[in-house]
Amino acid sequence: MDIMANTLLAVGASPAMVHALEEISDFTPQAQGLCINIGTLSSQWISSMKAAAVKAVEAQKPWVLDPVAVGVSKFRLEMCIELLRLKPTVIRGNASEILALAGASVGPSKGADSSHISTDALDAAKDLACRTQAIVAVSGAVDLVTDGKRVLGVSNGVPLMQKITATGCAVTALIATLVAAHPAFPFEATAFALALFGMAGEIGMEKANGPASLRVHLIDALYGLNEDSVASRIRLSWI
Ligand SMILES: Nc1ncnc2c1ncn2[C@@H]1O[C@H](COP(=O)(O)OP(=O)(O)O)[C@@H](O)[C@H]1O
Ligand SMILES: Cc1ncsc1CCOP(=O)(O)O
Ligand SMILES: [Mg+2]
Repeated sequence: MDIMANTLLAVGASPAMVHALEEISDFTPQAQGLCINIGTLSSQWISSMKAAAVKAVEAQKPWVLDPVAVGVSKFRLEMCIELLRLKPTVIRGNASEILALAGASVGPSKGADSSHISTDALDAAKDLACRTQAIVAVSGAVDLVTDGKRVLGVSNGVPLMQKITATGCAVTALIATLVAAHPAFPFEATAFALALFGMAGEIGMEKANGPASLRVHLIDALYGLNEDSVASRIRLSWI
């Protein structure tokens, strides 16, 4: 939650972490966008997550799902399948998560980390996007963004980002932010969020000595991004 919230503050958004069912009906309609992250899923949060998704859809606000470690347990998988019925605008996971979610399968895995590369999950991502009508993003060395037909690759980022916990969660929250700011363009906003986070990693890496200092410098770099640095660093390609 720390790196997620600080990522959003760095780009000028205003994050709030909300879990209690009692406040969902008041709070969700006030938010411009919603991010549901099942990282530390626990049974008492399930009704809050579902209620928040329903409220967001009612209020015509975009919501983004991060299916953290969905292939690890039936509990996570069943919860995600129920959440898919509540019409997420975007789903962002690593390759192992998108493969597990698209295939509705639980099996041996590396938990929250991926044991696949993003392109392993390309067909699964397209299939999931077609079935759910959501934009699906698969993160990795090359991030993939698809609406089921088009596939955009985002090549920004550095491998050490995988060694900081919750960089995936943070980029999902950044996707929710940019989609909330540009609700008519969820595909483009998702790709741009992945590119911004990746280029912040590249700039942060210039000063970092390891994962802990990269975490700090990545957030500083995100805060310092401007039009010139974005235009010179962005690496997008159709796949
Ligand atoms: N090998 C890599 N090279 C460059 N960027 C990477 C690499 N692996 C992950 N990233 C970036 O790190 C961020 C988190 O992605 P990832 O590690 O796949 O998510 P998760 O934490 O959910 O497993 C994304 O912005 C992604 O682009
Ligand atoms: C380690 C861990 N355990 C439960 S959630 C979490 C963080 C996962 O974050 P990410 O998907 O961004 O690696
Ligand atoms: Mg993740």
